[in-house]
Amino acid sequence: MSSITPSGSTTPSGSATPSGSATPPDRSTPSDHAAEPDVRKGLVGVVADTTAVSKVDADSNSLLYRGYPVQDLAARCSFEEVAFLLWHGELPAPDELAEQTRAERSARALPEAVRDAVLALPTTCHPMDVVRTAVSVLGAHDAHAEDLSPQAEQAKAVRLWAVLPAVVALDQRRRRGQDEVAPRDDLGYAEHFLWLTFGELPDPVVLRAFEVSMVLYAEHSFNASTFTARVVASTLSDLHSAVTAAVGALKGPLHGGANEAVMATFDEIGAADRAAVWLDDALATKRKIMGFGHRVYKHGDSRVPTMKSALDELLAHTGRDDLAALYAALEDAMTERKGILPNLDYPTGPAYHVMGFDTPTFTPLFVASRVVGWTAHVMEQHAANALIRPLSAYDGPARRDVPARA
Ligand SMILES: CC(=O)SCCNC(=O)CCNC(=O)[C@H](O)C(C)(C)COP(=O)(O)OP(=O)(O)OC[C@H]1O[C@@H](n2cnc3c(N)ncnc32)[C@H](O)[C@@H]1OP(=O)(O)O
Ligand SMILES: O=C([O-])CC(=O)C(=O)O
Repeated sequence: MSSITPSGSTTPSGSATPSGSATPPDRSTPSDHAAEPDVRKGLVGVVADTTAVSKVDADSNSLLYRGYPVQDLAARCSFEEVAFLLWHGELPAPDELAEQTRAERSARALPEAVRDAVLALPTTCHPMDVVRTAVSVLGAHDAHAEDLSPQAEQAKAVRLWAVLPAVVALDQRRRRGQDEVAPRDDLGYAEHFLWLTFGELPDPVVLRAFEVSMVLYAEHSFNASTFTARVVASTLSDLHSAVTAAVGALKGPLHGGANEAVMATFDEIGAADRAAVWLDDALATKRKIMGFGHRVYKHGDSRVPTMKSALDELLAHTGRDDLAALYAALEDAMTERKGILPNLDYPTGPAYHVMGFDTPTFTPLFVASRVVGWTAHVMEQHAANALIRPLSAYDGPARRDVPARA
């Protein structure tokens, strides 16, 4: 792992420059260096490896999937086309898309073992626990789980992506006391997801906003959950193990769990005219305001304008002026008080609420999209692997003798 100082120069143990050119790794141990080790808590500013999957550029406030601006992909491509792009590096030709569609639609049904595992879990557990467990059970039942060849990993990625809507929908429906909806093979991924969850075909405005959210959530370089997946993959562990771990990382409210936390915040505030007072109290008690801030973007999240216009359309369509006003009031107050801008979880939270999802189901929706990015990174890691194992600076007691025992 290399590290870059705030000024951009490499440290003695570094091996990469900001432009990405690499020098041979320094295999020396900290004791070989006279200087104090350069500890980067939270790996802030550390360039851990290269990736060709996506580029997050905070300076230009842009996000490219395999070179294509994400807002253009959201405007012109289906989620399935974007998934193909992330996995294979190019947008699909018609026959390639048809083959992926065939594979995805034939893997939509929930295996009996997974249904049993989901239904055995208490409805008091978090839906992300259900998804994490389901991915693990799917791995245990996958005949090719241990096959790390590119062909096997690609096929497993499609199967996993295909079945996740059935897991998420079953879980929300069982909590509501509703029967499971049978899968269909005549609907696109996003429309089918809504069909399985609600048992009816979606309004086109809802479908459009949902598909846009799926495209925007699909990939974001070395975020915490993707990095988790790559760490697991780097031990030459299997794809399902990497994704199971990534689901655990995404669950936390500093990462994917923020989308449901945003809705909890809106519920707590109640109405637009209370937003500023609520925020002052929250900041006075050092609370983190969910859906704001980002480790990489400091001038706004590149994906927010696209999701915000989908949300605006949705709120206008459903007559939710109250939610639109609350959204704007909290954003204005936060920008004025702290200068911290919304991240993607800020518009997706209310969008998923208006679509009819239960708040704890929001982060599992993120999983069904990000599984594409995670698995693209697992395959990239396996194609050019190096065990991910950083160093730590010890700050415990100095060497001492174990006391003599009687
Ligand atoms: C899809 C995604 O995962 S996007 C991220 C979703 N997460 C959230 O929305 C959770 C809320 N946000 C946060 O907790 C943070 O902004 C993070 C974790 C996303 C990024 O954290 P960091 O990179 O460590 O934040 P950063 O170093 O820029 O913080 C600078 C200052 O702003 C404060 N700050 C940053 N975000 C927030 C926030 N949402 N609410 C209040 N204060 C904040 C920090 O506490 C810090 O204050 P300090 O200097 O007084 O200690
Ligand atoms: O990149 C990050 O740290 C978090 C994020 O926005 C994402 O994973 O989509």
